[in-house]
Amino acid sequence: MNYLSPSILAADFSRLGEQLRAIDEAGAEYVHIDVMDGAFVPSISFGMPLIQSIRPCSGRIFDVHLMVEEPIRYIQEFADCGADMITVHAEACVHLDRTVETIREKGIRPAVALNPATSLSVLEYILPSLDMVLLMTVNPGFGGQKFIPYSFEKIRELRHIIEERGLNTDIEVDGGVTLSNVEEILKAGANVIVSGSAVFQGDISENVRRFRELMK
Ligand SMILES: O=C(CO)[C@@H](O)[C@H](O)COP(=O)(O)O
Repeated sequence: MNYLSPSILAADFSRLGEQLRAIDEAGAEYVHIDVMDGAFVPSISFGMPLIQSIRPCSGRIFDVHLMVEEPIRYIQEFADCGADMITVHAEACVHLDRTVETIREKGIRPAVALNPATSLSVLEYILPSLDMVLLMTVNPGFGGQKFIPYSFEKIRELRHIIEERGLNTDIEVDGGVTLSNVEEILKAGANVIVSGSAVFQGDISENVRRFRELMK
């Protein structure tokens, strides 16, 4: 099953409630929420108060991506404000296993993200504990960047590892995903698609409809 997770980083924050309803009505299954701390990544985005305030605007799955150093410090707070899934970066956690277990204990689906240049080998022992792996296909920190082409090989390799080990882990791809490359990304083995600019620029409902058509 394929899922679309529009990244609200590219939304118009002055009309966030309205835009959330538009992606919801057009059928996007998830809402991708990028939390940036200005330390793990250069930029600062938003945090718990925003998530809490938009929670009543959407019944969709809140897919919270923490681009934050040592996110274990904040898992309880993100659980309290309505996250359904929490993704942490392997590169940002000293104790990755403990962080993943803490997310699971709160009844939230855990995922681990890897930056483009991080090897899949860091997943070797943690993979069976995860619901999803997020492969960054741009360097994290900003929307509107170009998809890094070597990521196709990385997606294929991860899908191969997951199948070989008899697991059922979702592969989410994040960064530079457009209507022009989404089919190739799915073909490589991804099944959760994050897209910011290509959803929120222009006609949001039409963009979601076109993504979903290509993702059937
Ligand atoms: O996490 C990030 C950026 O760090 C992404 O979620 C972007 O927000 C995706 O935006 P587009 O590349 O689709 O514009």
